[in-house]
Amino acid sequence: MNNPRQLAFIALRDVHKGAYADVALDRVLQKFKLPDHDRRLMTELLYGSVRRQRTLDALIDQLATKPANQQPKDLRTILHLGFYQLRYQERIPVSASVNTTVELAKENGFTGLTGFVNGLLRQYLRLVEKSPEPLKLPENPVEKLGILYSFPDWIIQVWLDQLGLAETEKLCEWMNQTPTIDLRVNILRSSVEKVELAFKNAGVLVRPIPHVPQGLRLIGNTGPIQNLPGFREGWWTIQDSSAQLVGHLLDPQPGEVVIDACAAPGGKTTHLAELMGDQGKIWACDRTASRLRKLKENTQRLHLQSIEICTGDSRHFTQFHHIADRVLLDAPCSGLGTLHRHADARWRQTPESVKELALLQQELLTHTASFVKPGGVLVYATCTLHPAENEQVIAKFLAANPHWQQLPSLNLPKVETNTSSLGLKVWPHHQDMDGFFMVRLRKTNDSE
Ligand SMILES: C[S@@+](CC[C@H](N)C(=O)[O-])C[C@H]1O[C@@H](n2cnc3c(N)ncnc32)[C@H](O)[C@@H]1O
Repeated sequence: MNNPRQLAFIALRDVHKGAYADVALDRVLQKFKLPDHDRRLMTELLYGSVRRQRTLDALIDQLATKPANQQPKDLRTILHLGFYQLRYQERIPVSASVNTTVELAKENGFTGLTGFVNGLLRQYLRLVEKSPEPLKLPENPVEKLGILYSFPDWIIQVWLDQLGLAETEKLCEWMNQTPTIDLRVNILRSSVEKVELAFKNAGVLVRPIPHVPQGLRLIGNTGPIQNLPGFREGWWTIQDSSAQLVGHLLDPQPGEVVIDACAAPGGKTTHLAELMGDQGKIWACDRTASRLRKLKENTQRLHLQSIEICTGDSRHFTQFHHIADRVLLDAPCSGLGTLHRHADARWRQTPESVKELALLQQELLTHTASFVKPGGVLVYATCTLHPAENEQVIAKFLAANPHWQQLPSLNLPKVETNTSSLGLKVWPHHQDMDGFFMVRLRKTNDSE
């Protein structure tokens, strides 16, 4: 089978049954070999329909006599694909969107409902002719933004509390974009100039990233990453700009002992090793063995020697007491800063999962702080934009540990810290990078 819309339907059906969007996509792509443009179309339809699920359901609620959650499951999935193309894919001709959706209904057991599908999509098109926004939106700003940009209300509320209405709207728009891909050049094997030239010679466009010294951003479509020049030689690795800032904030020095307490798959561990000239010792700890295998692969590809793996729960290690010059705690988090990279993440996290994560983060921070030598430094980082996992974790830690203090954030770019002076928050719609929170703490010399 090679119909990208039918394959998107199969994968989307799996996601609606609970599969992760990237796993569902991989499963289908492994089984059916598609030409490049069909693969891209299928990926766009799948990720887009998952991301825009709430808006697409709102259209069904408004236009059909039965609301979305009372429609047959597969029919609802087919309608999502149809409305997604009509509303968000300007490059696809309207007639193709309507006809292929009707075909999907026919092929998947809804022959008797093709008139209904056709009618619903055309009703939408008639409304668009009358008004650029045919969706009826509630007055309440939380629900309004939630339906318009397809986020759960609780996420909108978390952002509104920090940013206000206009900024939240910009952030929502940003989070619905297709993500960009950044590289970090391995300065031990290559240089930014050399990588730029190799890419240029291969016809691949990249551009430097302000404030991120080893960063390059890929422009346009590049095909499989592993085929790009210098990948096998370990000249560079994929890492978003804001994740690169974390390594610079820790600022590790050659010869030091560093512990990366939540290290896998090693994006930051390998950066630290590169910044240290691969001189010294980095303990890469993580409790997930499968992710540590990826870390090992990355270490080998980048030819780094100073990294040692330690499998287990970083809340329980006793062997590291007061041995580290620097500790990085890149904590597990709700990922609200990287929702654009994971189409289904906004539907998976809940206020309850945030509470559980905040507890885990607090425990990790309290224990890993004991790894740091007196006078040493700890950087706490997350890729979320939820204060309960960021500022509040740090505030509680500092209140309970008077021999720790916050340090200024070196020469990192000017990022938004408009809610609190605790830490640096990268707001994606300002910096055009993943959302991140990071803070540098120092243990005083007179601590035990
Ligand atoms: C944000 S990811 C780390 C990403 C990594 N630093 C990088 O840059 O590639 C968080 C990691 O924490 C690990 N983790 C979660 N709970 C842990 C615990 N209690 N002890 C150690 N690792 C843990 C997860 O397995 C996951 O790999």
